[in-house]
Amino acid sequence: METKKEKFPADLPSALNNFQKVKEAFPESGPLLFLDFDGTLAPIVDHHDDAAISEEMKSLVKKLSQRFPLAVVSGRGLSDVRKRVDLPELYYAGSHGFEISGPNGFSKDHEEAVKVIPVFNEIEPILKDKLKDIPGVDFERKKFTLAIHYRQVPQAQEEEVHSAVSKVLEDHKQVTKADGKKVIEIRPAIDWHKGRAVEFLKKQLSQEENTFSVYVGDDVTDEDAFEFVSNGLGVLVGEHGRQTFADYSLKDLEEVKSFFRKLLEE
Ligand SMILES: O=P(O)(O)OC[C@H]1O[C@H](O[C@H]2O[C@H](CO)[C@@H](O)[C@H](O)[C@H]2O)[C@H](O)[C@@H](O)[C@@H]1O
Repeated sequence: METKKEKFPADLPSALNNFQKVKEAFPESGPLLFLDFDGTLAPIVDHHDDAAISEEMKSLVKKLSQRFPLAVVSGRGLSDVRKRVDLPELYYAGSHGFEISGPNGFSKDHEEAVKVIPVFNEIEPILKDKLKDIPGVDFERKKFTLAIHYRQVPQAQEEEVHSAVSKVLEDHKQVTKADGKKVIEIRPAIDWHKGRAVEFLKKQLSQEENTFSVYVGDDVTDEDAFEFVSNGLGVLVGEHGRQTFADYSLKDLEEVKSFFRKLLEE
C-alpha cells in the first residue's frame, strides 16, 4: 500500500482550478467514480431524516453513471441511501460499507458484521437510557451501525454524550465508535470501512485490475477511502475539522456540481 501524507484541507489544490491535472491522471477509458451522500450529493441539514438530493444533482449523477462506472458510498443504511438517491441502476454501499447492493439484484452483507447485529439490539436501549436526560440526542439505527446525532444538543453537553457512549462501549468490545459531523457512529469492531468497500466495489465495476478511481466525500469517515484506496484520487468537499488524506478539494455542493459538469464535458 502506498504511504499517503495528511494535509490541511486549506492546502489542497482545487479540483476545479486544476481540472486539467486531475484529468491527466485518468486512464483512457475514464475513472471509476465513488460518491459520498450527505455533504457531497445532499446538503447537511439539521435533521438527518430531512436530507435530500436536488433534482439537478440527481440528474448529474445519472448522466455520470451513463459515462463512468459509479457507486454511492454512504454511512446511511443501504435501503435509506438507495431510496434517497433513487437511481436503482447504481451500486451502493451503506452502513459505511458493511452492506452493498448493485444492479440485477446484487447484494452483499459483511458476514462477520451480521454476527454483531445482536450487540446493537442490546446496546441501543442502554444508550437511550443513559442519554435520555440530554436534550436533542437523536438515534438513527441502520442494519450494521447505530448513529447517535448530537447536532441539536447544547454545545456545553456534547462532551457528556461522548463520555456516556464511551463508557457503555467499554463493556461491548464487539463494537467501536467513529466520529462524523455532529454524530457518533457505532459500528462493528471489524477491519472494514468505506475504503475496503471501495476496493471491493472496484472489482464489481471493472474487469480490469485496480482501475483508477475518483472518490468525492466530505466527512471524517471518507478519510478511510482517501487513505486506503490505491490508484485513485480523493476529493474533499468543504472541511471536517481535521487533516485529510484527500488530494484535491471542492468548497461546497455548488463546486461538486461544477466538477461533475466538467467530468461530463470530457
Ligand atoms: O457517508 P455519508 O453519506 O456522508 O453519511 C454520513 C452520515 O450522514 C448523515 O448524518 C449527517 O448528515 C445529516 C443530514 O444532513 C446531519 O443532520 C448530521 O448531523 C450529519 O452527521 C446520516 O444521518 C448518517 O447516518 C450518516 O452516517
